[in-house]
Amino acid sequence: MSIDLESRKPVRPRPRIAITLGDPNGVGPEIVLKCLSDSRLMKFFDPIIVGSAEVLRKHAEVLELPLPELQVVGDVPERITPERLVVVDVTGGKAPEVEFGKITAEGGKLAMESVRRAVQLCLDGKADAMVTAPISKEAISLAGYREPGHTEFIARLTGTRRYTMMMVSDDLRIGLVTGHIPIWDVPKRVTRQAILETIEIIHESLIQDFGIDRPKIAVLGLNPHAGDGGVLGREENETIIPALEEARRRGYLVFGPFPADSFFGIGAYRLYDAVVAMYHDQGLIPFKTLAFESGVNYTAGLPIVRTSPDHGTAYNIAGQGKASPGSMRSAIYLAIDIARRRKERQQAAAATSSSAAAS
Ligand SMILES: NC(=O)C1=CN([C@@H]2O[C@H](COP(=O)(O)OP(=O)(O)OC[C@H]3O[C@@H](n4cnc5c(N)ncnc54)[C@H](O)[C@@H]3O)[C@@H](O)[C@H]2O)C=CC1
Ligand SMILES: NCC(=O)COP(=O)(O)O
Repeated sequence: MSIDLESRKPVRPRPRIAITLGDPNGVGPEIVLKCLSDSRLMKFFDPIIVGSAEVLRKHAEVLELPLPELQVVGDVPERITPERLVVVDVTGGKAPEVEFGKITAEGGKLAMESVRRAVQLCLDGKADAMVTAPISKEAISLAGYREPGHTEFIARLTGTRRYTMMMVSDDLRIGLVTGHIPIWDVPKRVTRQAILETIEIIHESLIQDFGIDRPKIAVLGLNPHAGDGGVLGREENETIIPALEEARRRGYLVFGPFPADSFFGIGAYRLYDAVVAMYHDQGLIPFKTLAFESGVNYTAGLPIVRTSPDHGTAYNIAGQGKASPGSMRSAIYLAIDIARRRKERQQAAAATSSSAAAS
């Protein structure tokens, strides 16, 4: 292994991806096991499973899925070999019983402590990115966590104030001005500042993480028909249009606000590098309709790389072997791509600054 002279961090031939198993009673461990047995995918990275070896074994046994030989560790080893699957066990030997389809505080705690550990591995440079299998918002709330989901939890753990949930598929990237909040709370959180910040985060991410030079961003309205000139709501005229004018003054290529229904109806999303939606379901309903089995949930704005499948714990099919690994597979591919792109950008910037210093 060589050393990157600028960052002093080891340059690994294959990225190390920390993968959390999610809620032990949902489909998380199943979709992870299915991905691990996909030889095309496994060529591109070294997995570090974070969670519980016992839970992984139980899912493999019940679902009759292949389980590689496990190397259960407290910390990530220097060398990872394809012969043994590294599992960073966070249970201290006390894994909860797997109860398929059941919402439990123990399941929520294991899921969140796995996320905490994976974040630390990324911050310490022991993993290059993390991919999170689904958690249950009810289970984590039962376990006493105050954040509604991964996005907010990881933002807190990494000290990130500016971030957004961005859903990513081949045809559509869509980021949210507001996230996991009740619908009645949306209008007062759709402020000029929040819209501008979301545009900035998405713009930065499109350049840094997706390699798009001059990204074009479409912004949706909040009200039906984007307010119809103020007849169907005032937020467009009072908040969204002024925010877009300010964004244009700052040099962003932003368009809109578009009425959300026809924007998707005529496929206009294909003309832009990303779309900004005002609230969760405005963005996620079209997204999941277009790409449920291949879509990825990406957290833009973090100092680390985190992706996740676009679906949840699917308790209704847990333990039955029916879960599609498609979205999890896309989440792993995207994490690999973004981690590599960020590293290449860092190396290019370091090379430029050292040649400038030398001249
Ligand atoms: N990344 C994450 O951690 C996410 C977590 N959630 C959480 O998951 C829990 C359950 O959420 P729901 O709204 O019920 O959505 P869900 O995505 O778990 O399930 C919705 C429907 O899709 C099906 N489905 C989901 N994933 C599938 C797969 N891989 N293969 C085949 N069918 C699949 C389920 O069987 C169900 O019929 C909630 O607590 C929610 O907040 C939801 C989305 C993402
Ligand atoms: N709708 C996306 C979702 O619920 C997943 O949220 P997060 O756990 O990734 O924050």
